Amino acid sequence: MGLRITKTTIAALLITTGLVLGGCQSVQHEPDNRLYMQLGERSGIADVVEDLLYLIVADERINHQFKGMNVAQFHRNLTDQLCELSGGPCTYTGREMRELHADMGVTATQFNALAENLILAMEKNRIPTAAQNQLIKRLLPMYPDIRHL
Ligand code: HEM
Repeated sequence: MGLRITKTTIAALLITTGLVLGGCQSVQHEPDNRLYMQLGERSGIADVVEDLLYLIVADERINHQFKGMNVAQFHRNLTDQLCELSGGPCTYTGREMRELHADMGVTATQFNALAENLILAMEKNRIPTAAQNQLIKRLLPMYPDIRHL
């Protein structure tokens, strides 16, 4: 007895196909790395962090806080952190934010100065404004840890 092509058979086929394709979509679950791509991947982020470092050194509001820091380590760890935060394939291996910024007495003005310098560094590297805002948005939850509130 052959399979008769009825409306029911077609409907069953469509439903099965839909389930299989839908299943694939949910199984794959691509991580959202759009922000990471917009920042120019790890090398683009590394360029931004390098420019941020120059701006920090030139900024009288905050440079005294950074005296004696390990520049290479700071560059690597902040690059990894921003890479991970933007959805890239990096793992931040530095110390925890609250512990790291303890005893610095970071003020609101100083926090804003650093954010401002980060925006300037992104601007210099032609990062689209929407991506700049997205990155700042992902950093803001760290505010209480960095200010030790
Ligand atoms: C969104 C804001 C901030 C983020 C995401 C951030 C992130 C980081 C990271 C990832 C490190 C580790 C680098 C390393 O291992 O050397 C670090 C270290 C440091 N941060 Fe921040 N930071 C922020 C704000 C600030 C502010 C506002 C100040 C002071 C004005 C500051 C001062 C420092 C200093 C001095 C170090 C070096 C600490 C050490 O070497 O012991 N940070 N920060």
